[in-house]
Amino acid sequence: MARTIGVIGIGHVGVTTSFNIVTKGLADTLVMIDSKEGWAEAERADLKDSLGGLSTYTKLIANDYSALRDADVVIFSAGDISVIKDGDRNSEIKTTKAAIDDVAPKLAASGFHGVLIDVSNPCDVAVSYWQEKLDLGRNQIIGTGTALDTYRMRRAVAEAVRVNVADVRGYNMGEHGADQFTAWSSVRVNNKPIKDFPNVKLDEISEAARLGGWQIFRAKHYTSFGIATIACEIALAVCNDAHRIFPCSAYDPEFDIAIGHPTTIGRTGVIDNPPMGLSGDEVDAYAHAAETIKANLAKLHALS
Ligand SMILES: NC(=O)c1ccc[n+]([C@@H]2O[C@H](COP(=O)([O-])OP(=O)(O)OC[C@H]3O[C@@H](n4cnc5c(N)ncnc54)[C@H](O)[C@@H]3O)[C@@H](O)[C@H]2O)c1
Repeated sequence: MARTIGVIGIGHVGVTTSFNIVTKGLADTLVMIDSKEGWAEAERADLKDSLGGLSTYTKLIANDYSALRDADVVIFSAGDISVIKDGDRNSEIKTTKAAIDDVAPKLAASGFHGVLIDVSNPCDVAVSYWQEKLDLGRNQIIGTGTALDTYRMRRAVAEAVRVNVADVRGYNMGEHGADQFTAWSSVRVNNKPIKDFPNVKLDEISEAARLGGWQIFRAKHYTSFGIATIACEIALAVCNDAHRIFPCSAYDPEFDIAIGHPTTIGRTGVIDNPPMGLSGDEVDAYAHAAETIKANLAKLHALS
């Protein structure tokens, strides 16, 4: 069956995600939407110029919400990165809320019934807000959550123990923000628990994962490659019904909030939440992150 993926918000993240989708042949149709006049059309035209060099074909549509009716996935990366303050993803609350308020009714009117992947920050707060705004199952509305933080942690571990990043497993969890943590109880290198590598400085690696994005941000004023890669991987897991585990931001009934934790992703979004066997400290860190996200969601609600 033909696959359709939508990307809403064709800024740094949205255009990199779109490029990834087209050059990897992840979708038969890509719908690109942006509120800036002429922008999505221009990026579509630019992307079309790459088709001649590809062995796959992607039909490209710009600024047509009706084309999202039967989309498998919509990736939401709208907002305004220029308002973000160094170190604080919550500084985007107002602009991201405005973008969701604008897009949600249009997406609902399109008849979209697939899986929504929120990238925009503050990611966990945005996922909970989307769940209030759209009449879709909570399983169908997820965020990239701590998936990018997990990539960063795995890369730092791989560099510390000199293995390929693919051979490092494990998760960062909690808030996609300052209240994230590495669940060291889950981290394994070539199937050996990380505690069997006494020379690895876990605190330094946790900090590298937490702050890695900001180091990039200080020079570029945005980040795009890591997040576009993970957004596409999650989208593909939905399209393929892959039942792959990602630490997405998804609804956790125990805390009644969307928060980053390992989720099994398939055709309908979150299929289940695999149990983690966290240590006592990790359980406490997760609960603390849930409280932080709740407080930030309350700040978003206070804006209306
Ligand atoms: N979750 C993560 O790990 C992660 C990583 C990187 C960036 N981000 C977030 O992704 C978001 C996008 O980042 P960016 O650098 O691409 O930002 P950007 O400012 O470059 O792009 C945002 C785009 O959204 C568009 N837009 C705004 N309101 C819209 C609306 N109502 N409808 C349609 N389009 C709209 C803008 O015109 C703009 O082109 C930000 O919130 C950023 O913090 C998240």
